[in-house]
Amino acid sequence: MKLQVALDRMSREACHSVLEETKDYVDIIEVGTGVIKEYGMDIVRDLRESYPHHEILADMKTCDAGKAETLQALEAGADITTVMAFSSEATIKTCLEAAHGKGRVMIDLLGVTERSKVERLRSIGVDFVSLHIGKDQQQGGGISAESFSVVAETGVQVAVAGGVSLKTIDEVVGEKPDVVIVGSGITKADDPKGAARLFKEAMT
Ligand SMILES: O=C(CO)[C@H](O)[C@H](O)COP(=O)(O)O
Repeated sequence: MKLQVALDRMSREACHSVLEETKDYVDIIEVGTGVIKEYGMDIVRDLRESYPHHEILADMKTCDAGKAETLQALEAGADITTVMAFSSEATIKTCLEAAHGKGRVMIDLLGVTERSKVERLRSIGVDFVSLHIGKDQQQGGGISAESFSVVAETGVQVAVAGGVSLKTIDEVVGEKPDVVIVGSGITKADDPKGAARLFKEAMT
């Protein structure tokens, strides 16, 4: 089980500062969508150079122009790029083809509530998804054990994102996801290093 730190709504300097503190506990560095919108692929190249031994995920949230955006992320140094589940199947297939031999595509299940959708994604070649409760939906609570029913027995690798905290990490880990994504639980903590260590310990 891997720990992915999500760098969202942060300056370049803050991204580096958090990573310097947490790099020993983090497996995957997520360059958040807002950070990409602020700095473009330059921040992906920058973090690739600074952290050559970590996996890097560019949270592109692609929903169209799949080939161009997938290649943009992977050629900048990302190992994984994200595509929205609500995209057309043409877009998703194009992203998978573009990534073949170069990196991986994670399908973001934001808004998906039916397991049949995940089964359909699996049938067109998707093997990696993220169960995601968005920032604006988290007033109703973040990821919990119940969220996992959407991916049960679908055979896909699963990442989970959305308000994972030190209060909920044991419940989340109990569902055995492949990747736990933590944003504000680390980046907004008083002690990001200590928080990352506690998340990692809960996962191992
Ligand atoms: O993809 C994201 C937002 O679109 C975030 O990376 C994800 O939700 C994790 O952040 P947090 O733990 O703060 O909810």
